[in-house]
Amino acid sequence: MSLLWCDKYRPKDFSKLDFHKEQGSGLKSLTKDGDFPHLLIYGPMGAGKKTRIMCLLKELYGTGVERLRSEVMTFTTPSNKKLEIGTVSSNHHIEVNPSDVGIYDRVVIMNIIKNVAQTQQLDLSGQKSFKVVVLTDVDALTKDAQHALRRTMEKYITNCRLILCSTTMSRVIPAIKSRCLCIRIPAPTTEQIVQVIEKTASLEDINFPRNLAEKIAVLSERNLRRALLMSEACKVEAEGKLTPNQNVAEPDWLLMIRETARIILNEQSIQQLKKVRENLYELICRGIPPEIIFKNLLDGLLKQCDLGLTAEILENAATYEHQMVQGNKEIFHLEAFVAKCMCLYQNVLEEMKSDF
Ligand SMILES: Nc1ncnc2c1ncn2[C@@H]1O[C@H](COP(=O)(O)OP(=O)(O)OP(=O)(O)O)[C@@H](O)[C@H]1O
Repeated sequence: MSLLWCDKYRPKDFSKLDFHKEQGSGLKSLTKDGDFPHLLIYGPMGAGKKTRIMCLLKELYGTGVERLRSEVMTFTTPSNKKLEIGTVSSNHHIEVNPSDVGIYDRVVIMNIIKNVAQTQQLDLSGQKSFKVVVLTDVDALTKDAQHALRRTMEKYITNCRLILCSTTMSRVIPAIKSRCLCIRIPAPTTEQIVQVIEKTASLEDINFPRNLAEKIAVLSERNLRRALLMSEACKVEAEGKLTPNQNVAEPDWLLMIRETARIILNEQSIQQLKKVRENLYELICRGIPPEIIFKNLLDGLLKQCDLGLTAEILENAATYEHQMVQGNKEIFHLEAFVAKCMCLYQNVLEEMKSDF
């Protein structure tokens, strides 16, 4: 099976990182001290958090962490409900996304950490005495699960360390932040993305025009994974003959968000609101993070709205996005924002009509 570029060329140790090298050596030095702390690694999507976590694990345990197996684990909730969750693990670590089981995330956290902490490392020569639990999407955990996580991380600190991965810090409770060493991984600059695309292309023995790489770097919004996926898609589309002015296909979810913005401004009615709701549900079901939907919807509205409503739309976006981040049901806040924008737009249109 041939791997996608973004997986095939993922740097496997700190010396191979193409950017944030200084930060990489700082992280490496953490593994040299006897006292490895719990870590909270955060930063935008596609910035390289997972890559650095794998480099850290390799530094701690050697190549053993690359022998991965996927397993489905089963847990039972206090109300006797069976939960199944996918995990990826090696002999030294386990990675899981507890928010995959929704509101039962607390059960997964408590059981996984307990299981890991109760098993000892087999060979202690040259390796650490603790195992590592990597929890992804920590910002999506319920508050209940985060409080359980805080208690569990204190209880099992001798046998187990946590590496938490998150895109934002705002949803992580202060009690977790204060027990971890928090490390921010900034998004690569567009120039750094261009360099990675060029390097990847040369490894693939392809001549990648610089103009095209620059265009992709801008369209990717500094998300390196997205940039590499777009570059590979361009190569497939061009059948090997890439040109500087080649069209870069945008993902269909992005086109759908733009279309949703158009629907909002086209007509303001209950029917249109229903259509928008269908689109929003579809985007959420496809796994597009609500923050990304919000950002791109706002972008689409600002670009397409010609009635001088920028300040009002921005003010409301800030309010509803804040509420969305604090709350649980994202769809409510997205819809409330859409309804508010429709009202604003309709009011201005009516004012204009009455002026005539
Ligand atoms: N220093 C680097 N040099 C070259 N490529 C890199 C580097 N860091 C990351 N990448 C590439 O960028 C892509 C995204 O990295 P990674 O999966 O680590 O990001 P992430 O921040 O964990 O993303 P997400 O939050 O979306 O899961 C990977 O495909 C990886 O190959």
